[in-house]
Amino acid sequence: MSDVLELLDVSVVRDGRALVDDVSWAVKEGERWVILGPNGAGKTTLLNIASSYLFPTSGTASILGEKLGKPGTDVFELRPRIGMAGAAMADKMPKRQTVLQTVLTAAYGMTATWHENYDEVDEQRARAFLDRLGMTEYLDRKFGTLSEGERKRTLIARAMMTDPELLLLDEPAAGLDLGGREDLVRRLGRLAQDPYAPSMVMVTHHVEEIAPGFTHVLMIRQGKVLAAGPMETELTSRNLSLCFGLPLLVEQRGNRWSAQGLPLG
Ligand SMILES: Nc1ncnc2c1ncn2[C@@H]1O[C@H](COP(=O)(O)OP(=O)(O)OP(=O)(O)O)[C@@H](O)[C@H]1O
Repeated sequence: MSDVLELLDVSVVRDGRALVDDVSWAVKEGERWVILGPNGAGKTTLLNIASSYLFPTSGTASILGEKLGKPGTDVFELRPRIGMAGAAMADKMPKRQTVLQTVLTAAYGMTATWHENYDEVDEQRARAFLDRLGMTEYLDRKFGTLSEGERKRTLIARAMMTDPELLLLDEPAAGLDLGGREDLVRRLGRLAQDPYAPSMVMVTHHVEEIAPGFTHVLMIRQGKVLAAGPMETELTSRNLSLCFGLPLLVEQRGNRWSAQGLPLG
């Protein structure tokens, strides 16, 4: 299996502070990773490197075999190979554009519509992805009128449109109610368990949001890697407690996870 993502001794320094501190981490083809860590730990900064929008201050980052910053690596060729869904993406989407247009524009590497005549094939693909995410009834709705959950599902469909080799999801379940979260977890689970789906990296704050099919976990705290490896061995009460800085009990029931704080002694 080849590396989809390889970070070697990567640091990102801003104003003299390391936001990401000497991180070495590899994602291999077919793996589905969850990044867990408290607020400000550096999760989004790592995703920004993985999406080629941020270059490390030191160390090396290779994405889909291309080393960032190396002569010959063209990030504009790399970016269509990476699907990205997150709040930053939602902010870039024109609010008056329909759901179908929002997904379709991804096929042309842009956020806004530029002509009315998209390829029939692209439109069929956009409809199929939206259908998989339960958005068929919303095709003609304006993006700006969608609820948080509908917006998130639209953006995941959009991220799939370019047939990416790496799919990055930044807190896909944040802000969703219980039903919305469970619906999304089921859909992400279906995607994560699909052998033809791309390698995936999902940032989350909650182990309850980890969908079945996710295989590995990276835990970070203050920019440093605390644990990295298969979920079964690394997603432990000890590691999670160290990561979030208080005693936590993590449990696995079936193929889902939950965590709770231990009572004050
Ligand atoms: N351009 C910047 N200049 C200075 N500090 C920054 C910059 N970008 C991010 N930071 C800081 O870097 C740290 C890590 O930020 P990051 O967004 O990666 O954390 P996160 O783990 O995604 O947090 P959250 O869970 O709150 O979204 C934070 O303390 C943030 O304030």
